[in-house]
Amino acid sequence: MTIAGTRPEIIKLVPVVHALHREDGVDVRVCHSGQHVDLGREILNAAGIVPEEMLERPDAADVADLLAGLVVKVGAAIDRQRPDAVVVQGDTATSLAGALAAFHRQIPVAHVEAGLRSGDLSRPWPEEGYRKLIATIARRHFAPTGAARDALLAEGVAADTIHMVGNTVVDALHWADGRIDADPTLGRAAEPLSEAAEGRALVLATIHRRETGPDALKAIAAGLLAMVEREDVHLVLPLHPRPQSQVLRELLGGQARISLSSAVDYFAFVRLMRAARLIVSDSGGIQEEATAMGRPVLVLRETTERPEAVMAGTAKIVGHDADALFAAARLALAQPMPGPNDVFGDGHAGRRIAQRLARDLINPNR
Ligand SMILES: CC(=O)N[C@@H]1[C@@H](OP(=O)(O)OP(=O)(O)OC[C@H]2O[C@@H](n3ccc(=O)[nH]c3=O)[C@H](O)[C@@H]2O)O[C@H](CO)[C@@H](O)[C@@H]1O
Repeated sequence: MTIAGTRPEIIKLVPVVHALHREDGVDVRVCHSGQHVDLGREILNAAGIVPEEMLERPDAADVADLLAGLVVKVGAAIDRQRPDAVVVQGDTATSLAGALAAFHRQIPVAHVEAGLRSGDLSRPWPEEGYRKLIATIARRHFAPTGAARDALLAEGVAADTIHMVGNTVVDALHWADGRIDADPTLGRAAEPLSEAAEGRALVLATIHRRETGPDALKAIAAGLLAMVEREDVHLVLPLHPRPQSQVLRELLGGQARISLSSAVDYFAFVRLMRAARLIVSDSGGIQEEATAMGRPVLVLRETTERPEAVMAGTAKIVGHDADALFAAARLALAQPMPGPNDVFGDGHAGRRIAQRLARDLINPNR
């Protein structure tokens, strides 16, 4: 059983579910934890995935309560489905809850996107702590890159339980491209936004992390406003349904060359990334996607667990500083875009993961 609850987890686990379906002797189940109910629905529909377990998000005052509630609810789903193995992705409350619930039932845990480390327990919080905790109880670690594998080895994870397979986000991009080519109605929400930017360089931004607080938002908005003073730039900012979006609407609304929208579906976002000249984001997955596509990305964080993107020359850490953001944007817009880079994988991570799971955890006697 694969367990997902947020938009990025769903996107990154679709290739694993599809690949597991292609493994004979494997019966794959999907549990949606309900952590983010609405985001990601369209990708499940397009992927033809109907979760066997569609859980209600637990009532929670804070992320600790959310984790506790998810452990209980996901544990009940595991008891109903009785899987031979559980697959979790990345570093969310759903990922850790799934791993803990399975561990307490002595069901082996496979961790997709294992080994990402910023080296700072407070940033990103709580994700750095969550992914380290999962690493201590998982039986198989699917590391996207050599740096991730090395981080796991440094923490004493047994080498024969680590498999360097690439990040499934690249598989998802290839899948999305194919689906959009076959059905141009997918991701139509991108059209009015890319049309608004017609004739100007489209800068695509997303800001959703909890640690991007009010002062940081003001500084980022100041940097973005300075960037769109020039006539040849247009900013598109799909807003994640988080409280800080209201602040961003107040700071950035009503500007001629800024289009604010609600979060767009995955296919629309892929189309916007392809149309973008520059991406500005505090996201993790978008650093990987920008690198795979060859789009420069300015990272609105103080640290990253994607050093490969920085070394590839696609990502630049600008923190929450208006001047750093403005200067980096001006430089990036003056330089040619970096070429596509496969440092995060070749688009076949899902197949490698499914084959290894089938052999090692699901039908060990195969
Ligand atoms: C600490 C950290 O970095 N943790 C990350 C966090 O994920 P994230 O930071 O990548 O989260 P987001 O930025 O929300 O999602 C991004 C995805 O959403 C798509 N997108 C975006 C805007 C939109 O309007 N419509 C969309 O469809 C976009 O193409 C992309 O695929 O948790 C994941 C799960 O554990 C981890 O894997 C991952 O390390």
